[in-house]
Amino acid sequence: MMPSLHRIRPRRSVLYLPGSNARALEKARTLPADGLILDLEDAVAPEAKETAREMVVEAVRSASFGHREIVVRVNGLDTPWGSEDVLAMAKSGADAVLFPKIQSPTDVRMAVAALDRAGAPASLPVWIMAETPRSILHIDAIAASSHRLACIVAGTSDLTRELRARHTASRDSVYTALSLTVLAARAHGLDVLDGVHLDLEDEAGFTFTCEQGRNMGFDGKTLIHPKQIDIANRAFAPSEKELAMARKVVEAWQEARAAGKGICVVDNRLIEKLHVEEFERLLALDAAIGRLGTRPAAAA
Ligand SMILES: CC(C)(COP(=O)(O)OP(=O)(O)OC[C@H]1O[C@@H](n2cnc3c(N)ncnc32)[C@H](O)[C@@H]1OP(=O)(O)O)[C@@H](O)C(=O)NCCC(=O)NCCSC(=O)C[C@H](O)C(=O)O
Ligand SMILES: [Mg+2]
Repeated sequence: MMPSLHRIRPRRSVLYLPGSNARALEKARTLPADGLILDLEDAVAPEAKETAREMVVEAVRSASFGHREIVVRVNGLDTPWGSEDVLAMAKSGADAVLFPKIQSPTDVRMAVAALDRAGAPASLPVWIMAETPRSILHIDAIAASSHRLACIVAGTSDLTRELRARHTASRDSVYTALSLTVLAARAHGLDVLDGVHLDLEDEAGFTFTCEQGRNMGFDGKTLIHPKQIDIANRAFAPSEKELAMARKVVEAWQEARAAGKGICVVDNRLIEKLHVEEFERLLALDAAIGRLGTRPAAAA
């Protein structure tokens, strides 16, 4: 399913921060991330849940995060905090609400119903975490379950734990699950973000997983530290080489169509309409990144 080009929103880098961390909430306003996930779930200790909720509502209401997309991850509706979180976030002005540990289409419908009961605008997008074995086994039905769904976020930490698998450099233990998640997202016109890389000192490994995620089709990566933003911004943006080819292809295609042809050849490569559409998407993504003003130096 091809997204409409005018709807493209860069989500190369989406940074988690604990909702209870005042310094991180402040710092995030200055970082070149495309999006921020203000977390009320796993990054917040049980005794700090209420305070974190208040801090996040205040931060979101301040509307001081500029171009960054603001997503709040609430606690699960089966926890003591989930319903209050939804109530607090429904009218906060957040760009989306992220529900963790979604396991079935029913879970999605319950999340949407909770937002509706809380008086959230009908247009408020819902994001979900795919991070349990059941969520992966039901991911196609989950992705199809509500028109409010906008984005699926892979939760590779929870998934690895639940599988009793190991974190490996090649991510072979979660590769199938990640592929299924991308397939389901694309089948239903949703965006999809890759999971986090936990080793903050492993720049080479992080760069590898960004490239791997980009090659698989992810729109971007979820991050846990500001030092990961630039690498993700570069990996998930179209490269200069791709952009140069895209410009050539679009021009050659216009000439081919004017001559009544349905195919053309650019740099020894056969080009059909389907290729043109993907190159047009890359150009539109690059233009959207340009408007944000966060093009990484090497790709400028
Ligand atoms: C991992 C951290 C706890 C490290 O924090 P810290 O020790 O403060 O790091 P630094 O001293 O290196 O920080 C340098 C400056 O950057 C700011 N900072 C650090 N992290 C963030 C952040 N995430 N957002 C914004 N700003 C950040 C520090 O304040 C320093 O600023 P300055 O004062 O100017 O020097 C920390 O990085 C952290 O808490 N990370 C996020 C953890 C988190 O949210 N985890 C939950 C999400 S991951 C998950 O749950 C995945 C999923 O569900 C799954 O199952 O896979
Ligand atoms: Mg998780």
